[in-house]
Amino acid sequence: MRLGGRLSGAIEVLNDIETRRRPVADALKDWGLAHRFAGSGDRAAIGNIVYDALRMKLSHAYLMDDDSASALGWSVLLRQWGMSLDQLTSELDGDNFAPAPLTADQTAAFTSRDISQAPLHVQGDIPDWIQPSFEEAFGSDWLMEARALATRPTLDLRVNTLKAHREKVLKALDRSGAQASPIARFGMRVPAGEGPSRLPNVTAELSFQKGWFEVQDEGSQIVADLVDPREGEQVLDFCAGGGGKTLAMAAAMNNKGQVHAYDADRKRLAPIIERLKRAGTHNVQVHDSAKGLANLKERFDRVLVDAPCTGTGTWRRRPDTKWRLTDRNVAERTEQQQLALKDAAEYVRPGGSLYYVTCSVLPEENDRQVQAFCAENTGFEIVPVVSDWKRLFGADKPMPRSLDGKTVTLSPASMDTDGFFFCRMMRT
Ligand SMILES: C[S@@+](CC[C@H](N)C(=O)[O-])C[C@H]1O[C@@H](n2cnc3c(N)ncnc32)[C@H](O)[C@@H]1O
Repeated sequence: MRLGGRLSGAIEVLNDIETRRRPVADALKDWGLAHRFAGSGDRAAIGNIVYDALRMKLSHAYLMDDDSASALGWSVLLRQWGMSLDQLTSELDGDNFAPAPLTADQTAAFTSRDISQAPLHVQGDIPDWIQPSFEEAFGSDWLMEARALATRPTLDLRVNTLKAHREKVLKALDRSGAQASPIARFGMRVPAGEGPSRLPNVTAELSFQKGWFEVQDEGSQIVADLVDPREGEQVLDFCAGGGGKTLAMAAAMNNKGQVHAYDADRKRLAPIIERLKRAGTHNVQVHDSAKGLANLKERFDRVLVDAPCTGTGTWRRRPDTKWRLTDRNVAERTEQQQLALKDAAEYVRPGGSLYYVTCSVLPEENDRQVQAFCAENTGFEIVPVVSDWKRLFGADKPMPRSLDGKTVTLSPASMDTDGFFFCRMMRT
């Protein structure tokens, strides 16, 4: 397919997402099934246009003075793929599969409008109602942070130290362009591609099948590392989900001691069994019911609550969720977070630690949650992360953002990771 056909395909998918309110991955998959002649390179390019459009939907619509799928698609190629209007017009000229050219109104808007004149939330490509939360979280840097959340993410991997070391995996993946990560001790990173380029399918590699590494954002690796579980300890991953952090902690403990992985939702927990097997872990017990934990109250050295959240920190990877988020979702999540914290706290032994993590950057899900929890549960107090950070990652590494000097917030602009919040609370 030439560029015109790819752009038309992306416009069809964007229309499908908008009119039928479909998840991006489903819409892209269906398009692929209905257009079997499209090769993998075509499908990747179409996916890139679609995701790029969703990341910067508001600013594209502002500059085109039009929020149609067609306007967004054109704007992606002009603003994010580095093509000039003349270049693009001549590239699509004579291509029977190309979409209709820009209208005179769209061209006039695009060539005359200046993004610095747009409302600030449009410049940052975030919903207007969430701007105050960004201002509270990031102060005068909020616009820079919002913009960074609208860029393409890198592909991050974590070496499974139970089976391999970083040099060995980097060698096995030398075709992929992976390099050692900037901060995470066992991380590797494949740079975000540009334009139509495809990220390597690392899960098809033999080294992945052998369990040498996992796909995990560097921010997620860092927060799992900050829990800092030691060999021989008893650790509870209370919101284990598919087990991303369980696997990282089990490996950090070198298969010694016990990690108990629990999640209230059985379906989310299900993939963990296969993943644990591939990773060669022997120190994980999986619980799909809280009954299995009944005798373990006040027994754990460390309890991690990787809480259900709005996922605002993952907007680079899931840009469609940015536009679906409502203030009601935030309220629902904050309620679930308090509940999970309260339930999980019962398992911490005196002197042990409770860790609260989200992949959100909103203060209402982060600092305000741990402050509310500690105000109600006076047996817990927040422990500053600074010294653990320096010990684990090195004093030369940049310190992450912190609103109170104790908790930390990772973000794409400041740390080049997904957005994550981390707080350690000691049971006194
Ligand atoms: C952010 S996800 C966990 C991701 C996972 N830790 C990982 O690293 O892959 C949050 C999980 O919390 C679970 N959850 C929500 N409320 C819970 C509760 N009260 N008790 C236990 N799990 C809960 C959800 O089912 C969801 O799987």
